[in-house]
Amino acid sequence: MTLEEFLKQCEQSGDAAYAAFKSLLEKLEDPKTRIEARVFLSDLQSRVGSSDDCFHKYHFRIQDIYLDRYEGYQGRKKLTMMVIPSIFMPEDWSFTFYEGLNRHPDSIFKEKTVAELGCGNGWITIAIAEKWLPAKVYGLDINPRAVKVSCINLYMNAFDEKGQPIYDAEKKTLLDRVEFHESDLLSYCREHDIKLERIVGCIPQILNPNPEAMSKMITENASEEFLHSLSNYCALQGFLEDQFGLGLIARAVEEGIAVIKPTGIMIFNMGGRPGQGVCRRLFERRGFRVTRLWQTKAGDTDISALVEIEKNSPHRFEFFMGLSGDQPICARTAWAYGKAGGRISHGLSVYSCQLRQPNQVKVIFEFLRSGFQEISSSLDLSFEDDLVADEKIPFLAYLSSVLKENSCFPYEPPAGCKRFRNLIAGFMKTYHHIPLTSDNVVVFPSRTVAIENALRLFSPHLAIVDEHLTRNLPRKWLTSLAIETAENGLSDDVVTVIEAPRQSDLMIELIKRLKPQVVVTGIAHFEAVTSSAFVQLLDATGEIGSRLFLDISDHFELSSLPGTIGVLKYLSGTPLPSHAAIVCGLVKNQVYSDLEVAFVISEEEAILKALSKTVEILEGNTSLISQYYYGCIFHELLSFQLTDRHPHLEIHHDSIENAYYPGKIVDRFQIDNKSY
Ligand SMILES: C[S@@+](CC[C@H](N)C(=O)[O-])C[C@H]1O[C@@H](n2cnc3c(N)ncnc32)[C@H](O)[C@@H]1O
Ligand code: MET
Repeated sequence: MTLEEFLKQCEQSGDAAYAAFKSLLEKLEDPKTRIEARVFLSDLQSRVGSSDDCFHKYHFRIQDIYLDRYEGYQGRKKLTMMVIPSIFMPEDWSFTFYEGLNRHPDSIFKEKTVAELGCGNGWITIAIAEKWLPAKVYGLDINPRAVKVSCINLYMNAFDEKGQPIYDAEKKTLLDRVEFHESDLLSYCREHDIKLERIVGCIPQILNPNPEAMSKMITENASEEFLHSLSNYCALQGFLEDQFGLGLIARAVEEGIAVIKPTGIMIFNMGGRPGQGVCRRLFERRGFRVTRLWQTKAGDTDISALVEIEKNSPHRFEFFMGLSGDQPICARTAWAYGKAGGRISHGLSVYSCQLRQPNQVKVIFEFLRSGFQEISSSLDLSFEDDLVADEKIPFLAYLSSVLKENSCFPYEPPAGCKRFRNLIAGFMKTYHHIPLTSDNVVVFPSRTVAIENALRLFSPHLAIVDEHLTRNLPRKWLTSLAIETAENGLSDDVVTVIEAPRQSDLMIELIKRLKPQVVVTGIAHFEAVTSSAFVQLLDATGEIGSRLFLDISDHFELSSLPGTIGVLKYLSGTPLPSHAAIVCGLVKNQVYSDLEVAFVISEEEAILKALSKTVEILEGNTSLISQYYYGCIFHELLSFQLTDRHPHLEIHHDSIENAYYPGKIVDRFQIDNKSY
């Protein structure tokens, strides 16, 4: 076909021009006809130029896009790109987006596997390949014509005007680095099991004012008008963010979470119409950290859909009068102002985001996808405090994996979840060097319940309980005056409790005088670091054949660098005598100040068995969710503990404050990760 014949066909209609270029693409794809076809394109460009006239007359335009205007420019000065009316014509949105990509502080695409969502005529995909030499860039678009035009643009830039290949610094051509595919967001990558390191996109953010339009089949034979509308409008996506027009981006982000590698980065160009906070929140509530790379203002498309949203909700969008205005006006006002000939604009920002705990967030979303989508609208993985995030996200991931595998919670023995008891034993072994197994541990809903059960188990005629621990015991145990007659034999269910101060010398004096059958006490702070108070209590109770329950809750830290507790230090070298048991209530998590679980440790099998019987008979099992919560904290602490690097885990007091909660583990994990 001659140039004139070609132009004649293009002149007929947009569809005819598309058909002409499609045949030309076939020639470009065939190495035998490629040179001739590429030269033909050059001739076409010089014959008709890039003017608006050409676009209107011949339904295409070939124009140069200058790359040397952008931050950190290197490599080719310009790319040559064609466009047809049924696809997106690069404008402010594209240029802001590309500028944003260039503003990223690192060379983020080098050797990476990248996807561009909504590649349009492909210029950004090609520019990424040209400037950063990625391993591969997939340019994806739902509009079949956009994909074909992108392919033509790929050949146009991979070969020079004479049809000769253009090699980059690594002796590769653009053909080696770029692929274009028809794809609804990331469906192509999902179907081909492609794992991405970068996902970038500038995709529509306004609901199509005509919802039926979006239910049409998307084929290359659809009307030009419909195909072009795919650049500016989207349909409802079933996400919370639909109410701001951001449903398509929300879906892109969630699809991205599934296919992105753990350290991957996503970059989106976002119209600031819903307000900065709403835009950021879309990412943050899905577990991302967000940085704004670049911001400009842009003019607008038909915003009537946003006016409709304002009608039905208290939300107000953010527009400006003119390009330089800074006083926001709502969509309704902007629409009216625009109709009356005024120019309106809105902010346009490029956001870069990265998952904070990628593997865990991926597990959470994988679970939600398996039939729990409705939960995702209330999902909030945004945390101001990193320590809270470091604790809650692993828990949600664990819960997700449990719920995904089991339709109901499993039955666990009354002594507590086996895994949880193993983790407690593991923590005691690793962090406090106390050789325990899960069989040494019985779990209770709280330390109060643990203490009450212990007292019920032994039904002592007289027990001495430290005054901090008596608060929740049955009143009648505290008010009975039966001490004198204790030896005369009272009915079995009466327990007499004497309150004692939490100070070992006073406690020991009372033990010696009153000879209780059971002693329950904590350790005063000033006595906690050494083991001498504990040893004296052991001796005093041992001598009179009394049981000792020692509560260490106030000193027990859920930390990667726990402070020294004298009792635990003692137990690392000496077995716990059979008349003694350790009680520990766990409350020091970051998130739920009232979520308690407790455990009792003993070396005596009979006591452990009897205690778990009391759970069965008296108080009921400990909620599995609470055990899972603390189980996760122990698991994290155990997973990231670096025993070989920190053989002496006992730390000096001045560092306790800085090393308090599990958040610290993550820092250490990251440091460690780098050296693997
Ligand atoms: C504003 S254009 C951006 C084009 C190009 N990146 C640029 O900046 O010039 C948005 C593109 O997203 C595409 N798009 C819309 N919905 C899509 C979807 N669900 N999946 C993939 N692409 C989509 C449109 O066809 C359009 O080409
Ligand atoms: N012009 C469209 C808008 O204002 C955007 C095109 S790029 C997604 O939403």
